[in-house]
Amino acid sequence: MPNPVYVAVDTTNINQAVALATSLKGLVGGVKLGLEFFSVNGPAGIEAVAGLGMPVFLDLKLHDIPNTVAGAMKGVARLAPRLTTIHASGGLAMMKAAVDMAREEAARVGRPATKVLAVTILTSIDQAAMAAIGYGGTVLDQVKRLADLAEQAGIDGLVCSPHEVAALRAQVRKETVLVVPGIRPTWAEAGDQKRIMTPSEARAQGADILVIGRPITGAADPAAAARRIAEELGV
Ligand SMILES: O=C(O)c1cc(=O)[nH]c(=O)n1[C@@H]1O[C@H](COP(=O)(O)O)[C@@H](O)[C@H]1O
Repeated sequence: MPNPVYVAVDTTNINQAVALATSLKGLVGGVKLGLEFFSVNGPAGIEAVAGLGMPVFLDLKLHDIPNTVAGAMKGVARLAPRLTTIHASGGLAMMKAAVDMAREEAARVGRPATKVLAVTILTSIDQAAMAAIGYGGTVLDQVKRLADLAEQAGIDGLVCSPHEVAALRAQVRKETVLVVPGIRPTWAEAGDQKRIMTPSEARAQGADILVIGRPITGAADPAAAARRIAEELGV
């Protein structure tokens, strides 16, 4: 089994990101770069990390009107990250616009098409936080509803917490990639994450990819932490 862990490198410092990714090569399956990194280092920063030869997940969680999201996705498609994200709550038309642009632009520039993932309900949101933003029902019901909409839009995968992954595995197409953050080994702190599980538990629930940040990046020895997780997963 290939290593399912993408390490979330959440920093604005490109030298730190490159050094960290280099030290984790072979110990994780890929590197996730997000808004924090992109807002400072932009496309050149993404190319620099991609140049290390590890799969890159560009997590921008796009959420705007369809035309604006399609415009942003055009730039993302040219960078050809392995995976990228949009928010499912942007709606069906927005998700369709994003997916169509990702495929069209990749074909136009002759690069591999990025897999577009729809984020359902963030792992930092619990039932009370969801009620406060005006969503009725349970987190699980809302995640399932957004997953259904995302599949109608033709997305390649979904991001959900480990607590919904088994239900989504039973609901969605078998090709749909299920990406799960909110992962905490027993020896790591939860921090701001609410809906969490250990790496092995999340895999057992049906997660294809595990996104893990601070348990690795915040460890005194990130390579040792990544190795420990790989050993726990048996990869
Ligand atoms: O799309 C994501 O990757 C994501 C979705 C979500 O619901 N929750 C979530 O934590 N993430 C990302 O996953 C990473 C988790 O990092 P840690 O909490 O440090 O393990 C961060 O980069 C988040 O931006």
